[in-house]
Amino acid sequence: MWRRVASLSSSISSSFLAQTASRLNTWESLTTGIAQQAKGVIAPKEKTPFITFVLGGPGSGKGTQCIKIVETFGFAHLSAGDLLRREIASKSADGAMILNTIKEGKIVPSQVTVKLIQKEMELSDNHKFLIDGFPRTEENRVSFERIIGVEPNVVLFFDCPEEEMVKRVLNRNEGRVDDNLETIKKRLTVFQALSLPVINYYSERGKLYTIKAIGTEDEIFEQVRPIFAAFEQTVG
Ligand SMILES: Nc1ncnc2c1ncn2[C@@H]1O[C@H](COP(=O)(O)OP(=O)(O)O)[C@@H](O)[C@H]1O
Ligand SMILES: Nc1ccn([C@@H]2O[C@H](COP(=O)(O)OP(=O)(O)O)[C@@H](O)[C@H]2O)c(=O)n1
Ligand SMILES: [Mg+2]
Repeated sequence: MWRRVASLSSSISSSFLAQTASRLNTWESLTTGIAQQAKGVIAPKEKTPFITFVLGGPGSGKGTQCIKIVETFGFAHLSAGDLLRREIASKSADGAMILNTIKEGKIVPSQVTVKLIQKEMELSDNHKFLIDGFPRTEENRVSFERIIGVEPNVVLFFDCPEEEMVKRVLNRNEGRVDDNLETIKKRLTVFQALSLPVINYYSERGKLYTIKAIGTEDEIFEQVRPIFAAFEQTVG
């Protein structure tokens, strides 16, 4: 009995000591870190990025709702479409290809789009990101995970009837080359064929929040608000 107790006590003491030592090390580094931060010696620890993908068909209200989320919860809004349009305007090497792709309502090669998103994330001093209109395809999704190396925390899907999306896009008046009936039809086909499977992917992983995107902008935002309110404590 003694031997068993002795062997138990020796195994308890060695594993207990090991655990205590590692906790002490953690505590020491933490308190040193806090003490040094107080003195302004070391930069505050990098915060883990909190990433929300914002999905939905053309005209479903993604951009409109992103503005409200930014105003209310302080996220950085990265619109994939805006980043691509900025690339066109800058007359970069990819600009002509991107313009033709957008005119056709097709999806730009993921490497191009992901690199633009990555650069914006690196330049941002925010750790909370709304990535609007991305991923639109399985290739988009896989490229983001491979290049940026993280998965989203939340995926929003603004679910809107097609006739409402067409009406909104045709009334958008932003002078966009892809806001015309011919292109919107192509974009809706792309959305059904390539983007809905990505939405289902996140639904199967329990990360999807589907918002009924019909009603006033404020009514729709009242469905969005509680989603982010629930994360406020932990995300900061
Ligand atoms: N709830 C709504 N009801 C009516 N029009 C809307 C609503 N939300 C957005 N819109 C308008 O519809 C158009 C498309 O909205 P937008 O946010 O650009 O959608 P997306 O980014 O999904 O294409 C814009 O002109 C916008 O002002
Ligand atoms: N991930 C993305 C997002 C947009 N795009 C292109 O950019 C166009 C406009 O995207 P957008 O998000 O601004 O369009 P809306 O849904 O806001 O109308 C798309 O129709 C695609 O041609 C892309 O190729 N890949
Ligand atoms: Mg948009």
